[in-house]
Amino acid sequence: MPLPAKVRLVEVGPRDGLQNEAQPISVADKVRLVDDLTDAGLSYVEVGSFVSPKWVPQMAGSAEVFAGIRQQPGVTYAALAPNMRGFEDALAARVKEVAVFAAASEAFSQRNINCSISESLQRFVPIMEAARQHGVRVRGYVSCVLGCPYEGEVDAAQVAAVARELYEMGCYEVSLGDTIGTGTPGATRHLFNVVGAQVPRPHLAGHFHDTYGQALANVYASLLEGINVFDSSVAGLGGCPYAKGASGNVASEDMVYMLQGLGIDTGIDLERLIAAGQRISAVLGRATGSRVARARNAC
Ligand SMILES: CC(C)(COP(=O)([O-])OP(=O)([O-])OC[C@H]1O[C@@H](n2cnc3c(N)ncnc32)[C@H](O)[C@@H]1OP(=O)([O-])[O-])[C@@H](O)C(=O)NCCC(=O)NCCSC(=O)C[C@@](C)(O)CC(=O)[O-]
Repeated sequence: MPLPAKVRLVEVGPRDGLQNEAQPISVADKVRLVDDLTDAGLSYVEVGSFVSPKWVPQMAGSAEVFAGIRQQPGVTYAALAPNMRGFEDALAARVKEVAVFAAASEAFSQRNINCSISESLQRFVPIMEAARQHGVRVRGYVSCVLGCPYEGEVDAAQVAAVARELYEMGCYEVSLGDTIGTGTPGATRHLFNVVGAQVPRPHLAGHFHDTYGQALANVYASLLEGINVFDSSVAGLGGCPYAKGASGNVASEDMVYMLQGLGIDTGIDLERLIAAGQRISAVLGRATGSRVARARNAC
């Protein structure tokens, strides 16, 4: 397939990136990060999660973060909601878009949200119904699409079945998560071929972690399969609390650099994005995970 002229980036740094941090990060620092990202031109930012603070303590202040950000027109500010309690909390925080998250592996589903895949899908049904009533858009995630930390290999047909259920229940887009970053470009192409037969490709997105250094290659493989929405994380922040050893998402800066090199428009100002990544890396007290930012800083 020819490369797309445009790609939409879903910035997941403030949520997927920060959820794994053990050190406290203030609401002010989170707000500043979200505002920096939208100032850099990101049109979609996942701001936080309405999940149990016992399970993911770092996301406890998500309502305050939503209250503090400078919401810009044309930008989507989203949050994760695993159940009706999370959806209602999101609604109270005036969130206009939520994401529900399922997994392609039973063991990961149990560890992440304490229920089976089928129970999780049933939990999402009332969320979809309430979301329709309140005009809230719902995005879906499937985790462990190219490998599971507990079960190993995951069948693409199983990913397709879960993705299809999410799509059919009303998720306008389903993001396929390579949670532990074990996927390679051939496996990624195979995955999108199998899932693309069940869910139209314009409704699929790629979510690649860089644990094995394959993320950008997997993005490129996905582009060749007609996928043009990708999740990424500024400064390569992150990991998953329920996938030990998983490193961050592909860095947003590296994505933008590669896409610009391919002549693909993202609408993002790379220099401002690098500055946003530098600021949050300083807050966290460590070097950025973006190779592009590191190279630019060395110049
Ligand atoms: C789903 C639950 C809540 C089930 O957790 P549970 O313990 O089975 O829930 P429960 O219904 O039995 O309730 C237990 C307690 O939690 C409370 N509770 C119940 N729901 C909520 C809520 N929404 N917000 C706040 N509190 C909540 C509830 O009120 C109760 O409080 P208590 O009576 O004990 O004081 C829990 O497992 C959970 O929060 N899991 C979240 C895990 C998570 O956030 N993981 C990271 C995101 S997924 C990810 O990163 C992957 C992704 C998307 O990026 C893609 C990829 O890379 O793969």
